[in-house]
Amino acid sequence: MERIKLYMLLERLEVLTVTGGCESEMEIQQITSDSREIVKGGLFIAVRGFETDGHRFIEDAVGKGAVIVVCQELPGTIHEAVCYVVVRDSRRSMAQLAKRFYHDVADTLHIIGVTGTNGKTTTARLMVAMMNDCGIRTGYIGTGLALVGEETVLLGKTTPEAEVLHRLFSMMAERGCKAVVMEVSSHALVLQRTHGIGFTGAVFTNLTQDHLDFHHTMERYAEAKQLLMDAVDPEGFVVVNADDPWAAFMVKKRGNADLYCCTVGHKQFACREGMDIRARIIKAEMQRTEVEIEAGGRKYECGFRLPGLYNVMNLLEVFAAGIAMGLQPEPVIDCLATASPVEGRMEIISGATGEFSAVVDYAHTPDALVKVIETLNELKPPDRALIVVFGCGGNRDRDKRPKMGSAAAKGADRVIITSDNPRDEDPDDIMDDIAEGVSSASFHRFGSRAEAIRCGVNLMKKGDILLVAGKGHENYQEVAGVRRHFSDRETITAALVARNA
Ligand SMILES: CC(=O)N[C@H]1[C@@H](OP(=O)(O)OP(=O)(O)OC[C@H]2O[C@@H](n3ccc(=O)[nH]c3=O)[C@H](O)[C@@H]2O)O[C@H](CO)[C@@H](O)[C@@H]1O[C@H](C)C(=O)N[C@@H](C)C(=O)N[C@H](CCC(=O)O)C(=O)O
Ligand SMILES: Nc1ncnc2c1ncn2[C@@H]1O[C@H](COP(=O)(O)OP(=O)(O)OP(=O)(O)O)[C@@H](O)[C@H]1O
Ligand SMILES: N[C@H](CCC[C@H](N)C(=O)O)C(=O)O
Ligand SMILES: [Mg+2]
Repeated sequence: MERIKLYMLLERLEVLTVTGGCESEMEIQQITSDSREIVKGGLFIAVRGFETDGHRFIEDAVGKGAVIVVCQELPGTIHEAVCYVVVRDSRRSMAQLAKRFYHDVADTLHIIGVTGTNGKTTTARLMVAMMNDCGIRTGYIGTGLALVGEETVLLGKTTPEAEVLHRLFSMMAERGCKAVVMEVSSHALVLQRTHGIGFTGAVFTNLTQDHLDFHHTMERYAEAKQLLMDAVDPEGFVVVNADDPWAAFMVKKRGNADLYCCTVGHKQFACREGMDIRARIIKAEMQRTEVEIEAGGRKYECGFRLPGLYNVMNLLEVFAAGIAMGLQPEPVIDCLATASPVEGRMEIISGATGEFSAVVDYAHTPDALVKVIETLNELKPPDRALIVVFGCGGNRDRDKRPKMGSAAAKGADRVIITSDNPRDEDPDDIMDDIAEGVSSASFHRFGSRAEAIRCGVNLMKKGDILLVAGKGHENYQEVAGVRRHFSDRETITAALVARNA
């Protein structure tokens, strides 16, 4: 990639002051906000964070070869050979710099953002599969990973920092992608990781309680999600879950010119004629759902490989985005029929004899747990039991814990509380919070997730279903800041083998 020169980077930045050795023709080798990653000839952006202040690492970055420092306040020590650029907002500047550094490649791609509390990964991955299958070469950025052509890049954050985002866009464009589907988290929107991206489309899945540790109120959480709708190009499109009470709020500033409204139930919000997309289930099975979709005055039958009404909504949103992207309904339906389910979302783990079934799912919010439990209760024989094993993450929204406890107590025949990723919290405190919501119902409790899963497996009678929720695809457990290998799927399989033996 051709290296960008300093003056090109500064052109679009809202600069307050420039100090020191700033040669405008200087080529920049790299930009980063992490001093640990800086290389010689790089640009370091000092960000005031929640944990620490990037300004503390300016000297460290310069020592490692940073030639430009972008900051909100000049450091005490100024090196003559280094160029110091003071800006009002480092996070915003980082997004502007990252986009420019990668030659504004973001402007050449159709970027579709998916936001909402639950269902982003499911919807986005389904959409990527559909678009690739229908002939639009499309990349993906979201929970755990990015798909760049044939390559998989592992990610820490669902929506990475701007520098990583634009680097991924650049790699995708190089590999012939015309479009990108990306999950846009509320954290990313507030922290301006996606600032400056002109989205071709946005999808709003739903809004229910999560992340109130960060946003504090549902209104502020909603305002964060709404920022994605504002970032859609005027000629772009928006798809909303019209059954969600927050749908109208999401599109309040946009009007309904290119707005697609999906509904599987009681619509809270209406669109222009022809843009309403409705579905109902014809046949529901654990690994396949047949639906009838009504769109633009026509009816289509469509099957796909996921269970539950909530997944029908995810499917409809993908269908709507396909239409908005100019695809025909029939090929979209054909592509959706074969798309693979996402790992760790309603993933069935069967024992050797097939008599006992366990399901791994990533439900880590009250609404997700309610929906998954509802779906499993609808699909299992009425005389069989549903056993639920789950915990809640540490250093995250505490208020959701009793609500998840209550969801499990209401819907499951047996409840087993355990640890998720306690992070820096005491696992017992987290389990106490969950237990408050379980109230009088009896439950088991194990600090060890492996033990909890073994208990669940051993409690199962023939035909029962065990749901292990909260960690889905995750292959680690984070305790006291340390990540160790842990997989719900592997633990269940081992427990089923032990039981069958
Ligand atoms: C709120 C949030 O997103 N915080 C993340 C963020 O923190 P921060 O920006 O405040 O940074 P900080 O750790 O205080 O450090 C400040 C600055 O100093 C820099 N630094 C730090 C140390 C050093 O030696 N040198 C150095 O330059 C850092 O790179 C940073 O630029 O950047 C840190 C470093 O990458 C992350 O560890 C931290 O993740 C937190 C702990 C986190 O877990 N965030 C989650 C909640 C998150 O963002 N999740 C959403 C998904 C939610 C969903 O799925 O709905 C996501 O998009 O992934
Ligand atoms: N449309 C939906 N409505 C409610 N719950 C859903 C929906 N889709 C999925 N879920 C539940 O949420 C869980 C997580 O799904 P998914 O990974 O698609 O969501 P996400 O929004 O990407 O989550 P994250 O915030 O962690 O990125 C699923 O395992 C399921 O339990
Ligand atoms: N994106 C979510 C994932 C939660 C997954 C759960 N296993 C946990 O660790 O809390 C978050 O970062 O809050
Ligand atoms: Mg996700």
